[in-house]
Amino acid sequence: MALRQQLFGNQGDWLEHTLAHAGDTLPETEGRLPDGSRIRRRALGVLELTPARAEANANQEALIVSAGVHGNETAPIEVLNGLLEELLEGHGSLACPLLLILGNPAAMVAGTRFVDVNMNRLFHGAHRRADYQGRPEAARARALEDHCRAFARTHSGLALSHYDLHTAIRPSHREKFALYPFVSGRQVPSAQCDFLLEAEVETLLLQHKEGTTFSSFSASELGAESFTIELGKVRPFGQNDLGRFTGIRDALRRRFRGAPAPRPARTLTVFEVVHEILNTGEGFQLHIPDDVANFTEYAPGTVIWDDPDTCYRVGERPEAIVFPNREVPVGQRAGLMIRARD
Ligand SMILES: O=C(O)CCC(=O)N[C@@H](CCC(=O)O)C(=O)O
Ligand SMILES: [Zn+2]
Repeated sequence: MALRQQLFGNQGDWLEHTLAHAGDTLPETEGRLPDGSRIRRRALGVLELTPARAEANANQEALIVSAGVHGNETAPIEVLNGLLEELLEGHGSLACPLLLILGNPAAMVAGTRFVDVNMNRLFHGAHRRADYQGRPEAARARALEDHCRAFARTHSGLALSHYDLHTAIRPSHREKFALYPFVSGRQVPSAQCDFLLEAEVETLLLQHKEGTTFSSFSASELGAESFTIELGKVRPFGQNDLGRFTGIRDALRRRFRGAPAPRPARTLTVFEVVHEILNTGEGFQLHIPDDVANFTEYAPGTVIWDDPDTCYRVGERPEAIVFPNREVPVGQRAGLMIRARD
């Protein structure tokens, strides 16, 4: 049976197949790429690729690349699907093991950030909370964690990186930026900074505490060098200007093929996350205009949010806001406050 037929049935590619079978439980299946690499469909929207020759892995690494954890963030989905198409067509040879993930098929079909609960707040144990039991996105988060754990175990001798690709709801003074999950005692490796620059991501936010995002899971539980990478603006499928996403496309293509990294021509601008704004419930007020762009700066002493019991003011140095969102449920993130690193 032809490889595409084996993997995608009557659908033309991975993305179409994932959309067509959202909600279905599918048997595992596998085949061989033109370069002899093995490709296994572990689950709907989860593909594991293993190079034909282990010695081709010059960088001695394994990569997890995810997109579509939020279903309306379609550009990274289209980029990842395009990179897979290149491998399926025999363009270039795979050098390193890959786990490719389309995170939330049901939300991708709906064209929404999520269907029931924000899946990117369900990782790193959150999906085990009592109030999330029986919720499809919690079950999907648990399943994705299991696939990532198995992949990390299989390739425990390789350096593991995880790039969780997103796009942002709002405009941003810095279009492309990455978030580096907090893990006590570690620093971001310079090679990872160079990769971000290669992908045209020139801004890095260092998280200040562990979280429940996909990248926080892979960093904390798998020891991966993980990043959430924000690559532009939310757009419906087919309405993305993919010319704005060639940086991440070309950088991932190079990593997939095991080619040497280019010398970076720029340096990263680094911010520290200093405060996570949570919706505290009754009386919570976020004093940020609805149309404010990410990285809008606020002067020392500015009140950012308050509720009947407390308030948050900008400290002694200017801070900027990222991901402001007053619509989140009580207890969830309504924004991040960041400060330029010294
Ligand atoms: O634009 C927004 O408000 C959110 C964009 C988005 O989905 N960002 C991620 C960031 C994850 C992280 O903090 O690493 C999210 O909110 O899940
Ligand atoms: Zn997102």
